Amino acid sequence: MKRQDSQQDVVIRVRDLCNRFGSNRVHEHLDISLYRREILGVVGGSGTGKSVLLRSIVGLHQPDSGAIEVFGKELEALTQEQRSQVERRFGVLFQSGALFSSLTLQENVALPLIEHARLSREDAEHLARVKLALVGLPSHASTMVPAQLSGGMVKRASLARALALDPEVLFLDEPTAGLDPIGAAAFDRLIVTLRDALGLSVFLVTHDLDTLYSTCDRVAVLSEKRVLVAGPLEAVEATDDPWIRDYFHGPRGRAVHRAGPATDGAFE
Ligand SMILES: Nc1ncnc2c1ncn2[C@@H]1O[C@H](COP(=O)(O)OP(=O)(O)OP(=O)(O)O)[C@@H](O)[C@H]1O
Repeated sequence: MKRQDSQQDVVIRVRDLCNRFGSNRVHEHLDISLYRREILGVVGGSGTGKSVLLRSIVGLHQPDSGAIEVFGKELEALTQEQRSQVERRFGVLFQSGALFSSLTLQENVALPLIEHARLSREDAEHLARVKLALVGLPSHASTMVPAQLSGGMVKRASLARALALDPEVLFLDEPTAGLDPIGAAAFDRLIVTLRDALGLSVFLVTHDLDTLYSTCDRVAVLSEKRVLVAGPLEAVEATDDPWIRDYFHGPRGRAVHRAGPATDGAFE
């Protein structure tokens, strides 16, 4: 994807972020930016603080220090009401999916619409069915509860809920974890399609090399408590660092290279 690194194109700018839990220093002087309409893959070894970074940006974790600028506004300078307005422009898909197990898919997706957009239940559920179709779920799934569905369908439903309020930025925490390779490839394609169709900017935390190669415009590698390198995949792959070498050029990395780009396949 072609883009200019101008101030205007930056939707999220994190500067000098520090996070620690007791003596565990997770981030020290971490910098990262997300550009408009890009899919940014955030990778790093287990415990390098990918989820804490995501949670810091979406307002679920209060950083120890540093600046987080969203849509040109410094979060710390905003009132609670202004912050809520900014957060309404985010959609978040957590690893667990976090759907209510006793509610149908359309009731799950309708919840944020009733709560935040103040729609009637009937209108909210109608719009929820549109969102469920948008993520590729068949219409009969709308009235099912999560336990009646496959893992891939539950992921899609969780994505529909993240998209309920028409966000501009989508945060995905390991979206393909637990999916079989065909389901994961289909989900990867869905993310790219939605970015293209809805003009989303996507912050994608993943361990999945296939996802990186098939979806991401840029990749940021977290290591040594900061972003070690961020850029197009070819530039990141070529970085001289032991973790990057093992990750991109180890057996799994080589397998992805051999396989080439993901091909089409039915989901689930
Ligand atoms: N609420 C918390 N209290 C104490 N420590 C925490 C808390 N949340 C995260 N941590 C610690 O912060 C570090 C980073 O955690 P985080 O979940 O962000 O890592 P991660 O890179 O997402 O890991 P993984 O790839 O395994 O999901 C870990 O050492 C973790 O134990």
